Amino acid sequence: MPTELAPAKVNLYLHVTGRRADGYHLLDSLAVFGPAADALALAPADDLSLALDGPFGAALAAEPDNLVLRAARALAAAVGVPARAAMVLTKRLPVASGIGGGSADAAAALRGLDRLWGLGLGEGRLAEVAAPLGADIPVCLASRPARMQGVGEVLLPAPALPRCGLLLVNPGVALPTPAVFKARQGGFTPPAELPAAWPDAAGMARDLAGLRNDLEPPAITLCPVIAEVLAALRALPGCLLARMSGSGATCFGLFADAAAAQSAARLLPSGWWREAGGLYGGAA
Ligand SMILES: C[C@](O)(CO)[C@H](O)COP(=O)(O)OP(=O)(O)OC[C@H]1O[C@@H](n2ccc(N)nc2=O)[C@H](O)[C@@H]1O
Ligand SMILES: Nc1ncnc2c1ncn2[C@@H]1O[C@H](COP(=O)(O)OP(=O)(O)OP(=O)(O)O)[C@@H](O)[C@H]1O
Repeated sequence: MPTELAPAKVNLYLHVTGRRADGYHLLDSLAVFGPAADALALAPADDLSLALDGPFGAALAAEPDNLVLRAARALAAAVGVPARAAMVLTKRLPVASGIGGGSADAAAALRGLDRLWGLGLGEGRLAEVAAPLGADIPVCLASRPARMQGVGEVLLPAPALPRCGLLLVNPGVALPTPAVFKARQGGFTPPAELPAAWPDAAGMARDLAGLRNDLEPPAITLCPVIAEVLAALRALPGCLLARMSGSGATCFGLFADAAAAQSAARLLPSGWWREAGGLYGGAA
């Protein structure tokens, strides 16, 4: 069966730059992808169905409105075709964890159905269908490093990224995105100034250290174990930077390469979900 990968989105920094009249927040964020991914298999069928498996499949079994099905129905309605496909989602990313799992799955569904239904819409038109379904879906469509602005729908080129390693760690507590935005206090942070390229991971970490994730303080208030995860990451050999991704609770450590991230992963306390490797589509 043709399969689409749905890699985790990691926000290397996230500045909340303002707030729209409808309550949505304006962001400036650098999103990268990897090293963990869900997978969505798609086959022709007479109706629309979704089966779940993988370590976090059970966590979504009671979800009445999986984002994959919502994306499929939205695409079918937008182009006026019947929504028909048999899909199997292998859920390896923790749910409600700040690494855009649901958005990556929805994006994988849009890419896979564009192919299965022979629509040939491509990224631009798919992004229009995607935007109302979730702020993170447009960036997940390409799954390429990108600078996100607006409420997530404005995608600008990312600086050229060096070889580096990422270690993702989640303490097993689901954190709903709206609650974290609601708990945020204080004003806004201006957009970052980024270079055109980072020659190495250490230089990238130095620049990122001057930036922040504005959702980290409110997320720690709601879920204090995030502070323990960050402290554990910072204590690992070779960790160049540790920060929370998105609205949490997943945090990432930045390393010189995939091998350094993978060896450090073995030193973390057991019981926390972790995945280590290089950037999706990048050098290891
Ligand atoms: C924090 C990020 O993960 C950064 O990549 C995303 O902006 C969140 O993306 P997402 O999970 O796809 O978010 P959505 O499903 O669109 O929105 C969930 C809720 O988060 C809040 N929200 C989300 C995105 C945004 N730019 N401003 C917001 O205030 C809103 O309360 C919204 O109702
Ligand atoms: N395929 C899916 N995978 C995960 N969550 C889904 C899915 N479909 C629907 N949902 C719902 O969406 C909510 C948010 O899930 P998701 O895992 O995308 O959050 P997140 O990782 O915090 O995302 P983000 O980083 O975009 O804020 C879940 O609590 C769940 O109820």
